[in-house]
Amino acid sequence: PALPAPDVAAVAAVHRTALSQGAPGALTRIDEGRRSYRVATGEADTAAHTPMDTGRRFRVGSVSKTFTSVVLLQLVAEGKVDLDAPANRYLPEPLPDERITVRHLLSHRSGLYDYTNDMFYNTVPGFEAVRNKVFSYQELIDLSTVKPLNNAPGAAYSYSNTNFVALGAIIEHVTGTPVATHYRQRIFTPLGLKHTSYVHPRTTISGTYARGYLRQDDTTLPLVDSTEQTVSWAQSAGAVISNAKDLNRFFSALLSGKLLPEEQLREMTTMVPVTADGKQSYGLGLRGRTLSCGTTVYGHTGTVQGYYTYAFTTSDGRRSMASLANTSNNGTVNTTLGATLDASFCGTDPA
Ligand SMILES: CC1(C)S[C@@H]2[C@H](NC(=O)CCCC[C@H](NC(=O)C[NH3+])C(=O)[O-])C(=O)N2[C@H]1C(=O)[O-]
Repeated sequence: PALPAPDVAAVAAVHRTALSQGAPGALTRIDEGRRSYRVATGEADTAAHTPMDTGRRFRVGSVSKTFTSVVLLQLVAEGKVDLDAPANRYLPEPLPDERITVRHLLSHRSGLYDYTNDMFYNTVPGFEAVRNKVFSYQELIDLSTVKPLNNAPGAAYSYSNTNFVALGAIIEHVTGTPVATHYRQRIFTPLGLKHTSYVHPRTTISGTYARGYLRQDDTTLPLVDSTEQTVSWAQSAGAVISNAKDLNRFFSALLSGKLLPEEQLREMTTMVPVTADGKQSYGLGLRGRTLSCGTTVYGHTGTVQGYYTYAFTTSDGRRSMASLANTSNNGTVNTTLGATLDASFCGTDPA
C-alpha cells in the first residue's frame, strides 16, 4: 500500500520543539523517487548566526555502523569472511572469548564491554580528553577487554561500540586495506555520495556543514562547540561524515538491493526485537523501527558529540528520511527528534 504523504508541518513542529528543548538547529530531508521534502530550522552556527539548511554536512555517529556492516557483508559475499566463524580467525590479536563470532559483532550480541561508558562518563572532560587523540583499533579493543563480557557470546543483545571497532579491525586485517578505501570504493563512489567522507583522523569537516554543540552535564552552563574532533574513539563505529541527501540515497540503495546480494541483505535485515514492545529491533548493523501506523522502517541512529541523527528508509527503499539536531547529551532532544519518523512515514503528528 502507498504511504500517506509526509506531514511536513508536523516535521517543522518537531523541529521547533527540539529547539525549545535546547537544540540550536534541526534539519529533515525526505526523498521519495524524484520528490524531496526539506525542512530546516534554527542555526547551523550559533556564533555566526548562520541559518540551518538541509544540504549541510554533519557527523553521523553510529549511522557509520551500517556503512561498516555493508563492507563486511560484501566481504562475506566474496567468500573472504564467514559470518559464523570465530572473529578471532580474522583479527591480528584475539578477543578474550573464542566463541565470539563475526555475526555476534554485527548484531551486538558478543557481550564485549563498551569502553565509551567510562570514556564519556563525565561528558565534556571525557570529550576534551579524546577530542584530538588518535587511537589504534587495538587500543580501543584493549579498553574494552579489561572488563568482563556483559553476557556470554550470543546470549543477549547488548549494544557496544567495541563490536564495530573490532569489525573495522577485521576489514583491515583481512584485506590489508584501510576502511576508508572500502567505504569510498564500495559505497561512496558507486552511489555518487559526493557529500560523504571518512577523513579520520582529520578533525575538520570540508564543504558546507552544521557545527555541533555538546550540552554540559551541568545544563546551566553554555553549550560546548564540539564540531572539530578526530572521532578516533569510534572510527568504523562512528566517524563517517555525510548529509541528509546522501544518507537517504545510501539507505534507499541498501534496502532496494543495490549494495548487497540477496542472501547478505536477507541476513542484514533478519531483525531481533530489542525492546519489550517489539517496536525496535536490530539486525546486522541495522536498526528496525515499527512506527505508530504499523510501517517498519530500517536504518540507524547516531549520537556523536554535538550531533543527533536519524536515518531510515522503507523496506523497499522507496521513501527515505534523514534528520539531524546539532546538539547532544540532551536525551529530550534526541527523543523529540525521533518523532520526525512518524511525521515522515505515517503522515501524522504522533499522538
Ligand atoms: C546507542 C547510541 C545512543 S550510543 C552509540 C554511539 N555514540 C556513542 O557511543 C557516544 C556516546 C557519548 C556521547 C555523548 N554523551 C555523553 O558523553 C554522556 N555522558 C553525547 O551525547 O554527545 C552512537 O552513535 N550510538 C548511538 C546509537 O546507535 O543511536
